[in-house]
Amino acid sequence: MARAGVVMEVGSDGVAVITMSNPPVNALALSIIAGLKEKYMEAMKRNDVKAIVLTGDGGKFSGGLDINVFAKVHMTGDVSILPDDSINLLASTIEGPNSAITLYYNISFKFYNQLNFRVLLSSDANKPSVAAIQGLALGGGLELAMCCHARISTPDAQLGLPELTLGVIPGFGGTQRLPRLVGLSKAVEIMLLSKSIRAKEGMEYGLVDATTSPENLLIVSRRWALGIADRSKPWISSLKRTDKLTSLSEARKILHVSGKHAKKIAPNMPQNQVCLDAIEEGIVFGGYAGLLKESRLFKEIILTTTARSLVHAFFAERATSKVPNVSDVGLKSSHIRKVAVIGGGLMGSGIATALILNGLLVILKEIDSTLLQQGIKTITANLEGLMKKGSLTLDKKNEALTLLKGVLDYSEFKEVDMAVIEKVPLKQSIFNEIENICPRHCILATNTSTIDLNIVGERTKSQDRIVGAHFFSPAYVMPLLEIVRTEKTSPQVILDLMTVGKIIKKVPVVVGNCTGFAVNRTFFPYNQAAHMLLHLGVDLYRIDRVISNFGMPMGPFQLQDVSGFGVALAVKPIFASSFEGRTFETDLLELMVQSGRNGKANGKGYYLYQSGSKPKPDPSIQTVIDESRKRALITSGVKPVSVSDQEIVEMIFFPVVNEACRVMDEGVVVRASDIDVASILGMGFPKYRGGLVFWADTIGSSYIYSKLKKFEDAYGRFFTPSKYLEERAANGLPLSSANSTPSQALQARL
Ligand SMILES: C[C@H](O)CC(=O)SCCNC(=O)CCNC(=O)[C@H](O)C(C)(C)COP(=O)(O)OP(=O)(O)OC[C@H]1O[C@@H](n2cnc3c(N)ncnc32)[C@H](O)[C@@H]1OP(=O)(O)O
Repeated sequence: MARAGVVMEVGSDGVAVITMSNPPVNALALSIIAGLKEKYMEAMKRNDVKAIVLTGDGGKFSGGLDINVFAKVHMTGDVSILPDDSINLLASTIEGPNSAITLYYNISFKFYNQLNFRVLLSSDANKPSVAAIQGLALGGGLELAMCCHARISTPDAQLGLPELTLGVIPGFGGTQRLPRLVGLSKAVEIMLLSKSIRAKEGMEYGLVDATTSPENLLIVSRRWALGIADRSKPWISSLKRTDKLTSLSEARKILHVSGKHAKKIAPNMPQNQVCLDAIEEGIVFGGYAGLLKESRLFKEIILTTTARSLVHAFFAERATSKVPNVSDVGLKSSHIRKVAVIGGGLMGSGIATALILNGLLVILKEIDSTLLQQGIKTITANLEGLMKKGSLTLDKKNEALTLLKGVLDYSEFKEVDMAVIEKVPLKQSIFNEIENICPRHCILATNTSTIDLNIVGERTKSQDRIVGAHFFSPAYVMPLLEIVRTEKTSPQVILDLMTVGKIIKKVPVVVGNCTGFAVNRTFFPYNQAAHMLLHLGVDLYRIDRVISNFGMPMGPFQLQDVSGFGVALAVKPIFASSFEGRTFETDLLELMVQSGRNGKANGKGYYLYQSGSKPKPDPSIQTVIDESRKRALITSGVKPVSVSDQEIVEMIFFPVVNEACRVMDEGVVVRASDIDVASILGMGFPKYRGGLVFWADTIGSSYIYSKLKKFEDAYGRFFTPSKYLEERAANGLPLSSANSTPSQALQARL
């Protein structure tokens, strides 16, 4: 069944199998929900149906409610578009009267009238349902499964309620049924962390009743459903259960502690507390009251800026795989099996780690055995670090290491499908050396953050297969892969590198060739603006605090400490010559290094670092700052500028937005939302703000333009608004309007 829809087949055993189909993940579009209602009503009425099995087509149960519906709500502001089926379909038609009747016993009087109404409605649900789960059951998909009377699954199916990552809460009864099935603590953990678990783990917690192979899934589910119908198996309504719930006081304690923790680690995520409130309502007043509250809160939370931003980020991330003339011209990805990594330094070993972790064979090439051993040691240490964090088992680590081979010459390069050159000098000569050894189809990739790819490849005959693979450090952790193409890079090579990116679980964003490419170029004013503020007399620790409070993982000065000053010093002249007149230059970094400060690497930067404790401000830094201010001709006697926290955010981020405008204007990115994804995954821009350009559009182009003008008047050309920004401000247009606007993109999807 490939077309979207819901079908029902009634077998001679009296089991109606209802199958949802909406490729690729059987998302619950409004039409699917309507189809489910129709088939359920029919099954309930038919005399030849004794029990129901609910399943999904194409090896997947369901990826949850169709998120396009959220986007439509955001576009129109109309929450009535949302399906209101938590009670009518899930509680009444599928789960049945049992759950509603319970209310007579544990609900407060305030719901008495609604209760009678629901009991009346639920009279149709007189047959048991079993969910037959394969592949995944997420969000509304898992919620549908939880309102069935049992869940049979293949062992590796992925189960979870990731709604909070979209800025909403589970809205099909998840806040009520999950605690009743797995207990409150586990349910809170699964929901707040948006953690998906495998079905075999779900069985331990009581979420799944039995696991079986894909071949036997329908057989076992049919038998189970018939067993419930003839009462040889229990007929359990999840909403009715109380056996896994703790005492009220214990429950309140768990919810309170979880709320406090969530507020501390994610202060800008209102959905976390809202989710806990919905759970609490159900614990205090009963599951049905909880459903009502959940439904009401869902309709409120979906309209928040956080939900809008996170839904935008969801689609923006998926849009990166659609690259005109690459992904839409019928090309097929090549089979990439073996990759050569040339250079085993920090980046090379990080890239090799990412590759072997995901099953690719790696040939690590170094110039001598000492460096080679160091590279292998770093890769091993990377894997051990992951083991310590609990994200890798010993078996997986050993398995990964069997895929790694260290070499000192190019003899193995005859068979590689891709060669990645670490950020090393002499790139040109290395490309010349390997282009004749590697097979003709081999991708020649270089991990560089700034160097012009045209120059790297200019002396080779292989310019069509030269591409930039800009990884972010640590390469085996950071999720972004910036794929840099030149005008000569072939679409096949771009597609193949995108595929490798997906294999190693990165989000590949394809960008054009320019100094700094999309990410480093957009963000070069970030550090420079922080330096300008510092040289205008603003306290550096205050700047860091304000920017952290804005939602960045750390402030710009701490970030410089963590990255080390070497790269920043190396790229400084490159940016200065490429973007003449719009950089802010001081001697600060040079002075830092001269005073023995190399950043976190030697324990001394803008902060002092000691293992096991948080970075501490270093009062002795003031002499370095004073000297730098003096050299920048902002003498120490001058009164420091007075800026509000909001102005600090604006003076740091508006120049970044301004550069993003130039990046869009020059077509360095395919679409504005690619900058959103790159800023979130590459720079740690807060996802709940939707990404850099999305955030800027919530502020408005004319406001940003007017502020930059003001800053330009006061502090010079560093702040001069770009033409692109000026035009959009003049016409009252959003910055993202150059390419596909969110509404156009949505229209195309609906
Ligand atoms: C009332 C309820 O409580 C509310 C809800 O249910 S909210 C929805 C909850 N569900 C989710 O958050 C799941 C979101 N989806 C995902 O995490 C991942 O897509 C997945 C794990 C299902 C699959 O991942 P993966 O295999 O890498 O494929 P991925 O590229 O992400 O998705 C494939 C396609 O399915 C689409 N898709 C996935 N889940 C979707 C959903 N719930 N709604 C609409 N489209 C969805 C993606 O947009 C993408 O479309 P495209 O090919 O046109 O770009």
